[in-house]
Amino acid sequence: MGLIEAGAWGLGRVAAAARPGRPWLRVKASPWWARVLVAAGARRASTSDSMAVTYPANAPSALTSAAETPGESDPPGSSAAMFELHDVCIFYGDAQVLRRVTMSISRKQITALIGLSGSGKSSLLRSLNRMNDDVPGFRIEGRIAYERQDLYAAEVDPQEVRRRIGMVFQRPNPFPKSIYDNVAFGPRVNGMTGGMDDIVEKALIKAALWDEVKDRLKASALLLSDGQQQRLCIARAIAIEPEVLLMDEPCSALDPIATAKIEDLMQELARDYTIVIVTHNMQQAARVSDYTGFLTVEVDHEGQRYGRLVELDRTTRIFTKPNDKRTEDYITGRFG
Ligand SMILES: Nc1ncnc2c1ncn2[C@@H]1O[C@H](COP(=O)(O)OP(=O)(O)OP(=O)(O)O)[C@@H](O)[C@H]1O
Repeated sequence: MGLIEAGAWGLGRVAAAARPGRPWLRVKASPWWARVLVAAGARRASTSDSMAVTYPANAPSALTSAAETPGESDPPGSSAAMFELHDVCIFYGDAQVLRRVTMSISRKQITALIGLSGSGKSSLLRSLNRMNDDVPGFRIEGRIAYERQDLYAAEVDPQEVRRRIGMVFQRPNPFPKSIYDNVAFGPRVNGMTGGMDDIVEKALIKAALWDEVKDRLKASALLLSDGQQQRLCIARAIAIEPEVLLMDEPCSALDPIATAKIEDLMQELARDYTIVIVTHNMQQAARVSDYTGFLTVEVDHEGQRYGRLVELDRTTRIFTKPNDKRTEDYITGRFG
């Protein structure tokens, strides 16, 4: 059974059968999209000429809704776009590491960037809040518009850009200060007025950490677990009331339980913030994101390797019916 037959059979029925409470789904001939269901969190139970997968209770709802609307594609439209990138190229010295990326990033949605190692995902992410400005040799061509304003225009203040567009890194990096002072740091530096206690409490609540730390706010942040430290870094980022959160593999240093907490948190935060996440974990992209962009590495006639955006589309589409064969090969594990 291939995609077309599966579509005729009804991906909606597949999803309905796979819902928690009716956990068994049997699919003939291991179609690649069934492997995608597995990649997205279902468990493989057999692999002969048929594949049985079970869906865990936290099966991704996004996947279910995609299955209910097979073939639907709804790339981010400019009216909802927070960022619009046009022909963006990134260089370090003479080396061009990313070529001609054109894409939109939707407001209050989670956009995941996945793809081959060295395809420029982190460089692209960091260019969205000018984090690379001070990196020796960094140069950007093309246009990144943020709220329709050229992010790299001469009159734009990079500090203000980084206030409005926050960043959470791969490894939790709290300051060697108290939990309270970590969260209060940004608001103080930015001269935010109002009760600091309220600001700190609000940020910790939003980062789903308040209940765990409210009785020890003056304790060192370094005493927290890795997962708590990462949520503290998220609290620190949102304390200055940004509009966007950029996350560069925020769970790669965390165990599965801490990862699940951050993923839940991301979905909560997406109500208020636009989130862009770089992840190597396709299951994570499938679980948390609304849109997914896939980047690959190409080699030019001089042997120069550079990253390219292959496609960006609804996550459900990317994981069930991508437009480009390279995306399909990547998400089904055929290369990369
Ligand atoms: N500061 C830098 N100076 C020079 N080259 C860099 C710098 N940062 C990244 N690069 C190069 O740019 C290319 C893209 O790197 P980048 O980290 O953006 O890719 P990535 O897709 O995020 O990779 P990975 O998945 O392995 O983390 C790589 O060839 C990398 O070596």
